[in-house]
Amino acid sequence: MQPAVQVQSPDTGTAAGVSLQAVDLECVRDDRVLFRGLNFTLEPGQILQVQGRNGSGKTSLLRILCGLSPPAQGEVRWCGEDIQSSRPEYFAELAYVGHAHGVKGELTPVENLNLARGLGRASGMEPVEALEHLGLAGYEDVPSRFLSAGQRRRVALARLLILQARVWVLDEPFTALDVHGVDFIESMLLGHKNRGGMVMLTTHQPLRMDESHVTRILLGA
Ligand SMILES: Nc1ncnc2c1ncn2[C@@H]1O[C@H](COP(=O)(O)OP(=O)(O)OP(=O)(O)O)[C@@H](O)[C@H]1O
Repeated sequence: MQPAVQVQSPDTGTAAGVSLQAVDLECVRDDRVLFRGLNFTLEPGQILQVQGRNGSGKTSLLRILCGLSPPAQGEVRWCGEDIQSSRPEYFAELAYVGHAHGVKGELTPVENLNLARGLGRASGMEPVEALEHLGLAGYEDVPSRFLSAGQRRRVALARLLILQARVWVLDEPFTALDVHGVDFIESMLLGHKNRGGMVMLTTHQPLRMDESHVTRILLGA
């Protein structure tokens, strides 16, 4: 795995007014209120970690923030506008790596990344180069179902390098990664933050980066 990489900076113009806002969010599952009255703002240059016990609603919150499921109450705002009415602008800025990570087993890593690139805004980095950064040189053309769990996770995370997205939403990104993988992804997160990117993540693993880089939200307290 290579040292930290430079990816193209997010370019939504100036950072002024750029924010992802959760406004009075409520999430209900099977008649259980997971959270209610949740408010926070994610701004450029911020890493926000959602914490909470199993079942507290972390994944549910990330899915709401990505517009994949609706909140019971409240809204998500991108640059001050409800994402329901600013979907194209918001989705162009969003890279989501979910729990199930969305790597198609029948496609090779390069094909998976080309597919992702076709759906988002390309950063200029080629899939082969991104895979090399993620320690997958030599695996570019292997059907992804033959890769190990950690290698498939790396393919999913390589999407962050080939897309020019300001907002990274990552659900348990370190699952199945070895210690070098964790260090590399943490360095990617810090690099993104330092270039004015925005990161929202869940992880049950303690982050190794300095506390001062991370803002935390606790669900189910
Ligand atoms: N689509 C759904 N329909 C019904 N219940 C759901 C649905 N999605 C999630 N749940 C329930 O909501 C609760 C919260 O799930 P969620 O995956 O958001 O938790 P989490 O905090 O991410 O948990 P973990 O730490 O285990 O990953 C769980 O009890 C789950 O069973």
